[in-house]
Order: sequence, then structure tokens, then C-alpha cells
Amino acid sequence: MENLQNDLILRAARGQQVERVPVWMMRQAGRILAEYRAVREKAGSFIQLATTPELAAEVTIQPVDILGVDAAIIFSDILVVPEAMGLPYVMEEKVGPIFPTTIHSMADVEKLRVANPEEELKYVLDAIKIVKSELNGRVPLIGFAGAPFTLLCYMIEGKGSKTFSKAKKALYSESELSHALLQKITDTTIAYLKAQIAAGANLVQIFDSWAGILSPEQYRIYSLPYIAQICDAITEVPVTVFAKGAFFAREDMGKLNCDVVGLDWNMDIAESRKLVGDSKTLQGNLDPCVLYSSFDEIKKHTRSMIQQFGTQKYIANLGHGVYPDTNPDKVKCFIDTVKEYQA
Ligand SMILES: Cc1c2[nH]c(c1CCC(=O)O)Cc1[nH]c(c(CCC(=O)O)c1C)Cc1[nH]c(c(CCC(=O)O)c1C)Cc1[nH]c(c(C)c1CCC(=O)O)C2
Repeated sequence: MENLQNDLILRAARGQQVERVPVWMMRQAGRILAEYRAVREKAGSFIQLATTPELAAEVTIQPVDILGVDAAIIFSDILVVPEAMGLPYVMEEKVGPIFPTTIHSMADVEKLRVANPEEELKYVLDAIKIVKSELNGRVPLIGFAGAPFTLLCYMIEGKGSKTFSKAKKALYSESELSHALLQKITDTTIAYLKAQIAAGANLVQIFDSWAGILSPEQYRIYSLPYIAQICDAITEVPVTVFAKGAFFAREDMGKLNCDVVGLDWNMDIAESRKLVGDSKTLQGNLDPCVLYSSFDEIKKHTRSMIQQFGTQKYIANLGHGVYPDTNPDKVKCFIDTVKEYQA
């Protein structure tokens, strides 16, 4: 059994008593830190950085040392899964991820493989092993994957989009293809998360970043069943499901076989607790834009948030990833305010 000096986040995730609220931030390993930008510069590109285990490990640990968060999250991207299945991506400067080839037909889906993480994603597993050794039990490590629906969006659309209308068109007009693709992504994701756990991840989070573009009915058909399969398959460590914009699915989230439900800032805290129920831990949900305000405002909003969530069965976080142009001192203010909170 691993000897963790700080296991607050794991206890909170399992619904056990904690002496203070644990805190981490989505996208904490990234451009907000000058130290990250320096390593990224050295690596040459995002993909070079993500696929070099020593460098990925270095930027994973930076927020633990610099910001004092209660967990590290492995530096990678949700798009490494499509790549491992045979659909490579490029990261275009100032544009974001692009898939030069996209999925159009059943034949395209059939050409994809269910990846073997020990081969196609070995670089992530190697990075996890280095992080675990360098963290030496200071804080737990979070592993992650994209939800199958969010990955389908990129694999069909080929790039980011406000509407993902090409991907949604496939759901409405090519249901069979969509389900075949979602199942293949799900099978890869389960194997991948299990491999991350075997390599040392202490908790895993599923990011359904584009959940909010679906109707409640479509969400129940095309996203939830696949997230449910993943939750049912992962029994080794706590699982967090974060579905951005899926306010309509909060009651369904409460029925998943997961431990933590992530909330975005559009979701009312008391209402979410009612809808999700008392059995799960909640995570979130400060608007990342609060971190553009004054130190006093940040403290005020952070304390008010904790007061609404309560200090138990709760993990403090933002309602989505931190924006790259946020002042690290403001981030530190948010984290310190959580750590100093007295009920
Ligand atoms: C949708 C999504 C992606 N990637 C991810 C999601 C789900 C979470 C979310 O909704 O924000 C997840 C992700 N991406 C990255 C992490 C690292 C760990 C962490 O949270 O600190 C995580 C957890 C690194 C990254 N992934 C990316 C960067 C920036 C690239 C760089 O440093 O040059 C980082 C640090 C690139 C990326 N990757 C993706 C986009 C749309 C972009 C471009 C936008 C941007 O630049 O922020 C896809």
C-alpha cells in the first residue's frame, strides 16, 4: 500500500471525513506558469512535451511545488486516445487541435483499432511512473481521459467548434456509425484508464467537455451509457465525472457508479446537491473569470462557494480549466483561501 502524506482528495472523493477542503485546478499544469512555458519552449511543441515522459513529469509536478495544490494531474491531453486508435492530431499554434483525417463512414470506424495502452500510450504510462517516483507520496496523482462523446466530436468534426454541427449531424443521421465509434472509444478508454491506474494514478477523471451541446435525450443515448460503462469498469480507484454544460443530466450523474460529480459555474450549488443526491462528492465550481478580479473579491467568492458546498464530500476546483492569461498570484490566492477556510 502506498504511503501518501496528503490523501485529502482521496478521502473526500470516497466520502470520508476530512479536516479541510482539498483543492486542485483543471488545467493547472499549463500556460499560467512561466515555469511551464520554459519547459514547453525547451520541448519545442506541445506534442513533443506531452510525448517526452521526463518533461511531461516535470510540468505535472510544477503546480504542486509552485501553487500548493492537493493533487497533481498527469500532463497529457484527451486527444492522445484518438491518436492511439489510429487518428493522429496536430496542435496548431493559437488555433488548437486539428485532425487532418476524420471519421466519415463505417469503414473509417472499422479501420480504427482498440488501442493497447502499453504500446500506443506507453509514453503517458512512463510519465506517470516518473511522476509517482518524484512526488514520493506528497500528493495523489489524477489520471484522466475524455468522455467518448467529447472524443467523437473531435474525431468527426476534425477541429474545435462552437456547435460541433458535423458531429451532431452524425448522431441524428448515422446512429449506427456513432454507436460503433463510441463503443470503440469506450473500450480503448477503459483499457487506458486501467493502465494509468496500474502505473500509479490514484483517481481518474472523465472530461465530457462538450456535453452541453446535446439535448437531454441525445445525452442519454450518446454519452451517458458510455460514461456508465467506464464507471462500472473502473473499480480500483475513485472516479470523477465532469460533464461541462450538462445541467440537465445532474440527476442521471447521481445514479452513475462514480464517486465524484464535477460542476461548472452555471450550476447552482444547492440545486445540484439536491439533484445529484447525498451519496456523491461534488467538485467545482468557481467561474475561472473570478481569478481576474481583486484578491479581496477572489477570497470573498471562494469562501462563499465553500460555504454553499460545505466542507465534507467536497473538492474545491474551478468550474472549468483555468484561463492561460490568469495571474499565478491570483491562482495562489484561490488555493490558499480554500486551504485556510474555517467552517
Ligand atoms: C477539450 C480538452 C482538450 N484537452 C483537454 C480537454 C478537456 C478539458 C477541458 O474541457 O478543458 C484536457 C487536458 N489538456 C491538457 C491537460 C493537462 C492537465 C491539466 O489539466 O493541467 C488536460 C486535462 C493540456 C493541454 N492541452 C492543450 C494545452 C495548450 C497547448 C500548449 O501549451 O501549447 C495544454 C496545456 C491544448 C488543447 N487541448 C484541447 C484543446 C481544445 C486545446 C487547445 C486550447 C488551448 O490551447 O487551451 C483538447
